[in-house]
Amino acid sequence: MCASVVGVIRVSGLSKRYGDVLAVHDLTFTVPPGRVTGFLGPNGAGKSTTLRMILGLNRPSSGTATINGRPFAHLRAGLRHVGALLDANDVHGGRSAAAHLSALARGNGLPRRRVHEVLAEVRLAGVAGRRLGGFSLGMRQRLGIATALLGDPPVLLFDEPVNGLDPEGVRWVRDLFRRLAAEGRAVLVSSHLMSEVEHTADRLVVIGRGELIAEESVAEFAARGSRAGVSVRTPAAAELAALLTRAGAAVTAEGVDALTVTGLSAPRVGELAHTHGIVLHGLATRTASLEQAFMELTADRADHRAGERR
Ligand SMILES: Nc1ncnc2c1ncn2[C@@H]1O[C@H](COP(=O)(O)OP(=O)(O)OP(=O)(O)O)[C@@H](O)[C@H]1O
Repeated sequence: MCASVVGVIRVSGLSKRYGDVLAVHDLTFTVPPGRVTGFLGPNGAGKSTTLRMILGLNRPSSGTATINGRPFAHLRAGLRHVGALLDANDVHGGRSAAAHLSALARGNGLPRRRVHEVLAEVRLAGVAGRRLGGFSLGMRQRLGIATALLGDPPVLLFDEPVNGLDPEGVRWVRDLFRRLAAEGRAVLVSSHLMSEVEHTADRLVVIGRGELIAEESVAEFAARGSRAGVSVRTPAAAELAALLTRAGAAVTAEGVDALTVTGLSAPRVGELAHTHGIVLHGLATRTASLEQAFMELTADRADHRAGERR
């Protein structure tokens, strides 16, 4: 694989309407080179529709999506410019893995050696001659990733790539995405689960009901959660709660001997307790989990009735 490649995706004012359903609404974001960008949203948020528009498979109702400055339709030998895993099951079951990749390599003017290279990369070299009909979902995901890598492209899109992978496979795919980004590629990984991208992504694009909710670093996103604060454990919980409230903090009792405090730092809580002779059994800064922040921000935009009118 080439050592340094630079890719970028720009989505600008992108919208898609299916009859009465506004699947994607005025979406603008960038997928920069050298980073793994997590593309998150609840089911039905519009992630797949957006990816399909970036790849020229769906025509936008308005707005644009470009890959290194050009719409997908203007790129020749597409696999050299962008690689994508959309639906791992979208393969001909009667073909072998090698035959499937060879046909794509021929169609895109790619050297045949790439077939062997990508099969080795995704650890499917040992089953290259086996029919895809007998592949597990995890093996199909690996093949889909091999397909995306075939043209050694600077831009990569993966839709729910960890589906069907075992824990070792999940670790492998995370390392792979990081390496691909470190080579300068723009890597976009979509999921409806924060846990699937939080260990891989450097930055997040979060959508709900087709609209942008956030585009920022993982750390910035985590800071939005309301559960950030200080956890304190003490046998004098009521006394400390009154003291901290007087000092301007918001305090919530968590059982008989624990409090959650916002508005004061952990060192300040410790100092105040010490000054007033209150014994502490525990004191810790708590950051909001990414999952928590994600749930809070998308709660009112989750579409549990996919396909309903908006
Ligand atoms: N071809 C289509 N015709 C009509 N409505 C569609 C079509 N494709 C998608 N939609 C609707 O557009 C909305 C967004 O769907 P999309 O599949 O892009 O969401 P998603 O975020 O990828 O969801 P999931 O995580 O469930 O795959 C949904 O309400 C869906 O029902």
